[in-house]
Amino acid sequence: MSQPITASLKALKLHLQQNPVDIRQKLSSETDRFDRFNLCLEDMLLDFSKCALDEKTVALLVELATAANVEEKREAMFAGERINTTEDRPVLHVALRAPRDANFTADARNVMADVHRVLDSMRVFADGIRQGEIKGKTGKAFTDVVNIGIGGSDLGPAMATLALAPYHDGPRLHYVSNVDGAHIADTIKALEPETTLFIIASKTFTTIETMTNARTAQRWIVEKLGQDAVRDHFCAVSTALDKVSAFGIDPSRVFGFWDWVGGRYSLWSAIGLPIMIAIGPRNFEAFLAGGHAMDEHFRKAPLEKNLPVMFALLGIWHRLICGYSARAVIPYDQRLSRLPAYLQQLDMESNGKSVTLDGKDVACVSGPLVWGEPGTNGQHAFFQLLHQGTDIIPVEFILAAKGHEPELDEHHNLLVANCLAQSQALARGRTREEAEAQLLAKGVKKDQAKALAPHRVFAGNRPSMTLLYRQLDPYTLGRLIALYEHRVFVEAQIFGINAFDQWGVELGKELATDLLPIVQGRDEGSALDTSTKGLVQKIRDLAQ
Ligand SMILES: O=P(O)(O)OC[C@H]1O[C@](O)(CO)[C@@H](O)[C@@H]1O
Repeated sequence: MSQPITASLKALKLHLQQNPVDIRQKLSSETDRFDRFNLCLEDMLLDFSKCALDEKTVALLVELATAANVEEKREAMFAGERINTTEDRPVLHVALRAPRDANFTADARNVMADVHRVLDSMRVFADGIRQGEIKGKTGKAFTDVVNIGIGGSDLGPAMATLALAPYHDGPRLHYVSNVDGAHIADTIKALEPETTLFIIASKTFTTIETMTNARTAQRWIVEKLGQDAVRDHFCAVSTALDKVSAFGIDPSRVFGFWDWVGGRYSLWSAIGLPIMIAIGPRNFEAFLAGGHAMDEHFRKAPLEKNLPVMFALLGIWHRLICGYSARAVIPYDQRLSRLPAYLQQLDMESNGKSVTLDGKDVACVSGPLVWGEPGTNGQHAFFQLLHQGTDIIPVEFILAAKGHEPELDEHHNLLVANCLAQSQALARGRTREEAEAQLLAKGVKKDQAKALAPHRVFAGNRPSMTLLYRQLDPYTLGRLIALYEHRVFVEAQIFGINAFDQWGVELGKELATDLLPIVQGRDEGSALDTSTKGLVQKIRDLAQ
């Protein structure tokens, strides 16, 4: 870790020690606190007034970003430098959502013509499917589209398709990812082969889950409609065009993308084809425009007014200075129910590392545990721990001011009231005196109230942020996703790690390949460790 970063972190820790902030007390004494601790971009607002910090904290955090050369690193990414050093690749997912006349270069070549050539071909294909001009082998329009992919070839499209349900006006979308046969079996059971199109989405076109599911889908179509139906009922999204061709997919139905697009950053590329089929090209373009708007803001806004930078610095404050090991993402929006899962890959596959860019052990902890579920459901599941548990877990609430069902406004009012109440309860808590007084006011006897009070105390002083916007439309979803992408990038610069490789997924894959013949009974596996050997034997016994 560089000396400036070390010094900056030290100053932040000292500031925390010397100036501990009591959120509860600040919220009641500082009536202008909301105005002082929020950031806006258009209708999007990040309220961080319920975090335990003051203006000096913010100033020191901005100094940390400067010490970490965040602006220079950001420019290197946008300039197409090979910042993914272990794979020797540029990182240019920002180009995927840029306008046709933009200039992003990879290997000294402007990539925008390629990007928009693919986008144009996606648009023609999606319109053909949506308007019933592109049909199945028996001449029927497609009513169902099944995306087969995993990780970044699934989580992003699946999350965005659900998030933008109010904008669906095309075929029904289904997502199959797990190699567990249940996933594809339960999906195709409800479908008609004649009206089903499969998208095989895989950057590498080698991922065992995706290829296994793809072959099963292919068998299903061939059995029902004949070998020559594959051409009509399959298309592919990949960078590995040779492997796609070997699988038997017609080249005219292959949508490519490039090595400078990381899997978990790829939903803006042809990996987003299922989203475009579901919501139409115009809405998909609005989604891209939202991402681009956030890119422009990230690129131009001064650090202290920069939403992704400040969002990252607050994450660093909680992770490196306050010492919180996890963060909870709680969208108060049922249609964002897959957002936490998507962010788990985006954040934890990017920053879950312990080696720095120059190959040394990290000098600090790195990416936090990211988890979450939508509110209000979380309140009936794990909020107990958030309020009264022994661990403090910063919460990121995500909330739209407007829902999509005006006739159900009362529902939305309840959603909003609960979201605000939870962040208020986390901050304010309830003292023992308040707990006892409340019990007495309910007629509980004094000695019983004294005995019960400790159980009803809320420590409070638990930090949360609230990300607010007008309504979850394609443009806003684009801004939201790009905001989180850039937040991960900025945190990585401070951790000093490469956010864009994922070597940690390799060992499990290698061991699974070695174990497969043993599980299949083709190899005794004499060299297995005692645990795996015992489990393999028990599985054989139970499966008899
Ligand atoms: O799109 P592919 O190449 O099938 O990879 C799927 C996923 O597997 C990983 O390589 C490892 O989880 C992810 O980074 C990627 O999104």
